[in-house]
Amino acid sequence: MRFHTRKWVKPEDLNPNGSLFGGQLLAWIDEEAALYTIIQFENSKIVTKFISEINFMSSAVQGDIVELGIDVIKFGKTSLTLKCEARNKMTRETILTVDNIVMVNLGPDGKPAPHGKTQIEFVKDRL
Ligand SMILES: CC(=O)SCCNC(=O)CCNC(=O)[C@H](O)C(C)(C)COP(=O)(O)OP(=O)(O)OC[C@H]1O[C@@H](n2cnc3c(N)ncnc32)[C@H](O)[C@@H]1OP(=O)(O)O
Repeated sequence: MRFHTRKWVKPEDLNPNGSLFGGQLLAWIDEEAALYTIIQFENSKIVTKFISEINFMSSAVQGDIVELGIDVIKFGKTSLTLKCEARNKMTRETILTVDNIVMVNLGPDGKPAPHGKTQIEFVKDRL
């Protein structure tokens, strides 16, 4: 799994108990999955279709650095299935895992469209 993004837990990211708000972490993960998919599909018109069980395993507090990792489970015809982990950058403790996030490629009409991709591509190899 590659950890692409780091987030610094700020006061506005906390819940009333003073730990990282789960909804904030899910928003970060959804954006991470969307960006990953846009880069893979070379198309910015994509949507999140499905997110499987979410396992919150530990918490984070203000000042922690959280890193977000993404891995590809499979390339479908119009979809890409990802898995995700959020962990504490300094301790490597897992904060959350999501086993399946299904992202769908859309055509100009807003309907699912084949993306034509079968494997992970790296932008540097396209240049
Ligand atoms: C990044 C964001 O924040 S996006 C905002 C939040 N997301 C949204 O608003 C999406 C709203 N949903 C939609 O617009 C529609 O449901 C669509 C366009 C995503 C899909 O429409 P559908 O009629 O379900 O499309 P369709 O049945 O062709 O499925 C498309 C792909 O999704 C997969 N899929 C559909 N439903 C599911 C599901 N419940 N679980 C897993 N995969 C699914 C299909 O297997 C298919 O993949 P494949 O072509 O690789 O085999």
